[in-house]
Amino acid sequence: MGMKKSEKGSKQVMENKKNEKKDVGNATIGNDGIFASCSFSSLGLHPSLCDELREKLGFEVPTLVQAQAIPVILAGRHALINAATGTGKTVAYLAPLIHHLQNYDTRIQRSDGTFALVLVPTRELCLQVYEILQKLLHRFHWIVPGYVMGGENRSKEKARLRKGISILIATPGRLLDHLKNTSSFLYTKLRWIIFDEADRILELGFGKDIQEILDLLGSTKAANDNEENTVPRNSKFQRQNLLLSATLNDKVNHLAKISLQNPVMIGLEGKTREPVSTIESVDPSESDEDDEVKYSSKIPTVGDYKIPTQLIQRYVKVPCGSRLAVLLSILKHLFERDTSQKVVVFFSTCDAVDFHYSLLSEFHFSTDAQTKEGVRKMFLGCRTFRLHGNMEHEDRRSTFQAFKTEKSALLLSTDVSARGLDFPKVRCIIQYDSPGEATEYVHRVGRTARLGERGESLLFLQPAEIDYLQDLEKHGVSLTEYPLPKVLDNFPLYGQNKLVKKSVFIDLHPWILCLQKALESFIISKPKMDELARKGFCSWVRAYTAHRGELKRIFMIKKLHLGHVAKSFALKQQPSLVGQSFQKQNKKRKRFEKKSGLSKKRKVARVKE
Ligand SMILES: Nc1ncnc2c1ncn2[C@@H]1O[C@H](COP(=O)(O)OP(=O)(O)OP(=O)(O)O)[C@@H](O)[C@H]1O
Repeated sequence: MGMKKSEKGSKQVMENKKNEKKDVGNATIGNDGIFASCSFSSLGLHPSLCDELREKLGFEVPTLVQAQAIPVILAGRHALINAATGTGKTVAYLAPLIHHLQNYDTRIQRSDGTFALVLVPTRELCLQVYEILQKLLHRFHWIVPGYVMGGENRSKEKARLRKGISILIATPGRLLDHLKNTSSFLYTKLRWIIFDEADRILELGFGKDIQEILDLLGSTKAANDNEENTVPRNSKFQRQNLLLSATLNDKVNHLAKISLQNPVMIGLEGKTREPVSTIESVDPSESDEDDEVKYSSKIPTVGDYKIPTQLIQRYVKVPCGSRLAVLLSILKHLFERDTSQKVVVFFSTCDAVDFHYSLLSEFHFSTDAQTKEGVRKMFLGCRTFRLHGNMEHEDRRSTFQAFKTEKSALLLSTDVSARGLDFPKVRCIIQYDSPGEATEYVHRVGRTARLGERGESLLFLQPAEIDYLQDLEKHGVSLTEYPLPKVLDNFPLYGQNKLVKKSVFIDLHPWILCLQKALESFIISKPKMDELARKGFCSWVRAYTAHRGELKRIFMIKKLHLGHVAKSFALKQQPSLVGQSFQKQNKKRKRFEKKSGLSKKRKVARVKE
């Protein structure tokens, strides 16, 4: 069967890895620790499924996390799986489910209802998992994949659930909705519940929903102990729950405690502390000696994060007022250096994404002073996309698909793209607005350097925020400085050339001064852009005040010069109206939160799901 280009690509990466191997314990792994030396069939997977993995996805051998997780899941154990971004966690849980479902003595039917539930934090991840599942089920047409998620038509979803979906991918809010309101949704034979990006689901404020979902499904430890459990259970449909993420936190520990029984921990070597009573130790009689060495059943502590070793991580220190000009300069440099590449830039708010998207789609500029307006070139020549939670559902969907297939493009996004999304060939991640929690940093940079490919990341920090680097260091993440002056010096200087003395201050660099002036004139000349800039400014400041705990000490609103923030939206001045509306909105938000008992995070989550 013919193989798609991307599949050939992944085959190539795999070939490269296979050539550099070393022995670790009883497993042989590549130097980068990504691929295992065994085959999929040696892990116990059905030969047809192994063929499907090879033919439909181009996977010849398992990754290390797949080699560790698949036998454990096949054996029916609950598991908590922690592995770096882009190491193949999705197939690690999908393959064993399919293996079991196709192996039942009597073929499963649609009328049996749902056997497996995969919970994911965002719509895009929902679609991505569904697409992989569809490919893997090509030969097993009697196993029906499906999804339910925020933004989709409820009645159509109800109809699909009525017909029967064997493996269902869902975002938590919509799933809960169907559990409560779709009487034809049959889940009496439910056997697996999988939380992909478990920590994110909880961080987004879905903790209560998850608790309710587990209660309704009768899948908490308490429910299991309860004889009057409403969900029929028998040995054939024994529950098996799985939690997966590249980063773990205390909330995941709590979820693990309430939902996992006697779990196997994968990828948590050296990250454990003493077990608490609610998580049982692995029963030595059930696991062989090697298992006990490889896996631990103790609760993980939040330690060093796993970052792809080949990822080049840098930071750039930029004064607030020059941020925009520096961002544009770096993007120009990246796309001129390599015309065929993909870059993702992360922003803190939807309004900031909209402003920068419109700006980059329309801004023309020339370094030649003589050039007439009419012949000025687009500042950036690449295709630009945007993705955030306030976009129309269909736009979100088409952007996600389009950016996946583009060879050279720029994506401007909020954290809605930070988790789990697998955009092929992304070479660079720019965190223009700080990620806040270190976990978010890890997931954002994880959109590049996937599965051993090369990648670089760049974190923007203002001089007053530089302590954030220490925060990252605490988690074993260290960054080097980006050579910004060198990059800026390479731009031609607006008709002044070598006569201009180079400045040591970024904000006084002639290229930056010239670009900033052009940006400000552009915004002033376009009322629509001016409005977007004001909105962007306002919500950016609001987001800056939302940093919590320790981070409040680093990202201090009091240290911000709002006039400089306005400059970073190419506004010449901070209009007084902006300040007033900001305060009004802030008060309104606080009143609303107090009344409804909602946290900021939960509100954001509702938009993002
Ligand atoms: N065995 C394999 N051989 C070749 N490619 C693979 C294999 N397993 C996974 N991949 C590819 O690796 C990439 C990353 O996989 P996946 O998205 O499952 O990673 P992940 O660990 O879930 O990442 P994240 O933590 O960001 O969600 C995908 O492009 C996938 O197609």
